Amino acid sequence: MDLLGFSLSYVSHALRSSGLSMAQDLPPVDMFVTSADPVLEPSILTVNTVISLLAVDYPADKLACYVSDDGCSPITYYSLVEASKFAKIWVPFCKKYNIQTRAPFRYFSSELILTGSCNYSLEFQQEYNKMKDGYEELASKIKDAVEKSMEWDLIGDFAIFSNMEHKNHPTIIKVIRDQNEAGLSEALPHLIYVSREKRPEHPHRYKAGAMNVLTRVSGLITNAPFMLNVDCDMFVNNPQIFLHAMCLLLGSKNERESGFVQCPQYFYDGLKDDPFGNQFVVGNKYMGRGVAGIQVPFYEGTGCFHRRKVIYGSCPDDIGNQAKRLTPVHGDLSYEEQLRIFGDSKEFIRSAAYALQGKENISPKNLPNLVEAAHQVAGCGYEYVGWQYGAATEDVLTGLMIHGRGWRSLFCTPDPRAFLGCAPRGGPISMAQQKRWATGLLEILIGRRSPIVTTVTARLQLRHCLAYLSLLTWGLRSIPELCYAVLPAYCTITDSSFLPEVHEPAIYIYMALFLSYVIYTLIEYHETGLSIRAWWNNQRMARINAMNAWLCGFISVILKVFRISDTVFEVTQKDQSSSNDGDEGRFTFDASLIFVPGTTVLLLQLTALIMGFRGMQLSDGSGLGERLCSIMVVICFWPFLKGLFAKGKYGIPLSTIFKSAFLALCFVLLAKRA
Ligand SMILES: O=c1ccn([C@@H]2O[C@H](COP(=O)(O)OP(=O)(O)O[C@H]3O[C@H](CO)[C@@H](O)[C@H](O)[C@H]3O)[C@@H](O)[C@H]2O)c(=O)[nH]1
Ligand SMILES: [Mn+2]
Repeated sequence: MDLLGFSLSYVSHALRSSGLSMAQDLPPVDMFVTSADPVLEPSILTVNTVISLLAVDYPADKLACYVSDDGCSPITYYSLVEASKFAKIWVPFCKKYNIQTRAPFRYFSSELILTGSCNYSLEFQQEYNKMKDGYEELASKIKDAVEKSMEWDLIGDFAIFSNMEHKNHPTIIKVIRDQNEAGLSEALPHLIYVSREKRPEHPHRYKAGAMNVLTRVSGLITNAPFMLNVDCDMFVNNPQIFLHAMCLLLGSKNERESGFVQCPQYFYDGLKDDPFGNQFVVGNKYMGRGVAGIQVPFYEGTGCFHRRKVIYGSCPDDIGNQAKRLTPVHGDLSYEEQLRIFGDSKEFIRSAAYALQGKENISPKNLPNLVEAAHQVAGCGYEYVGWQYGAATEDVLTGLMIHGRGWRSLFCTPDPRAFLGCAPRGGPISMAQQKRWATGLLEILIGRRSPIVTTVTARLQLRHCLAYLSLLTWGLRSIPELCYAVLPAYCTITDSSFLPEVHEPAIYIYMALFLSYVIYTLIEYHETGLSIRAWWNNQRMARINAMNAWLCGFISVILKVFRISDTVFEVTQKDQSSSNDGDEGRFTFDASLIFVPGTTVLLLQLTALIMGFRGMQLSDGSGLGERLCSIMVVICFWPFLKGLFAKGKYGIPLSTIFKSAFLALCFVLLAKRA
């Protein structure tokens, strides 16, 4: 079936039911892309994401794309300028031939194109070649820019970047493409580059800070009633996604049902059988849809369409007087209240008033003038409404606050998948990401905005609270996991036991529990079409993540509670996944403390196993269960076992091994004394 036709007819139905008459009445959408570091996040990826956004199937005059650059890098700006030139030929090409993959690097890397080329017209082939050359030129320009970054001549348009320290600089806003200036023939959205002000004395609040600046800046410039946000690596994989999202946003009977629409996070070029356990295919299918079933899919930080007024803190219209208790943002605000809530930019207050009514600004727009005013609201002192601070997972916290005000959300899972991004590869990157999540989720759990508090004081329902708790308690699992992993070793070392003996009937209870868990999870993988290997890798990584990354996250939250150190947002490295050294899925290590707990647990099991089999208390079968458990732990930590003997990035550094050996020794001595 023609998907576009289908979506459009569906949309027009949805539109009609919400009082609009034609597809031309589709509401404007502001699109936000955050980037932070041109090294960890190669500009070519950001550029592809931006191009794919500019090329979506949606009226271009309704779209504006804002790119935040926390790296304040002339390379990012330059790449975007070049990308917008390429987009001028790329976007019409995609629309003319209804190309499905609109991120050029994906389109040109797919093997399918132009094989069996007899099906394609000569005209297409010529244009295809032109696009391919155009993209190759763009890619090589960006590559050159990255390579010569040391010797940039920052003149002309780039002069503003000279002498900029990336943690101490004024705001830079640059309109790369202004729709009003270009002729009507060029149907391309606005493209605006924003590098917000940063000062050492002001906390910059990482991604949440960047999102808030984009929200305010776009509020002044385009003020679209809907906003989409994506991470810089998350390109549009389904060009009709905006239409799908609008069906949900405009088509629900009660606006309250669709405070935001979340598309699940999926990744491209995932490694075979998910060796790092971070592709979340099964999680999205079961947990994701389960939570969607109770109307509160979590906000995942990327691939999400928000109503602007929801982000500004408003409540659903139909909750009347209760709204005043839940949020300062309600219908009849006095001027003083407006100043307090939205800051002292008159333009911003005016635009916020429109946004709260769900409208766009109707006054004619003169971008250059607005950009002047936008500098004020991009300043680091201008902090009002928006994404929530105080947790490394600003996304979940922001979503929770929205649900707490009575909004519900929707899950959007079109085929093909809406957005695709990079899943981390390699031990250290993957662990750092997991640690940040565990940290952020625990910060929310113990904070004053925890779901329990929100349920008691606001409009979160008990079942929503439980859904949030199941996510937020991730990091806490590290403690029981660690205890259970150490227990069999402890028992062997001290010649005690925690399991019944093999001939006691009670052992069947344990076996039944274990087997039913294994069978149940296996069925989940089977039904999702994944292999047993993928199942095993995820099981194994769940143990490794819990005992290393989540434990470190737990500890960093404790340190925060005692004000010893604050938590930070470490940017995840994104790579283009073309490094084919044949060992792609192999676990890698670095000297980070994050690997110490796992190595210690492994050394303990090995010690226990050696002691156990030497002592041979096995004669009557006692201690068999414990020893099997130890072996299980060793198998889960197989990548670590290999790491003990491997060299380079595949080996556990000696310093880590020494630290772990010391800890393991202490444990053995203490256990023996007890
Ligand atoms: O100071 C910062 C730090 C990060 N980012 C951006 O935030 C996004 C997410 O960062 P990333 O390092 O890719 O984190 P991930 O672990 O991949 O992200 C997941 O988890 C985050 C919360 O921990 C969410 O914000 C993300 O949307 C979600 O994809 C990226 O676009 C970054 O450029 C900034 O703009 N400023
Ligand atoms: Mn990411």
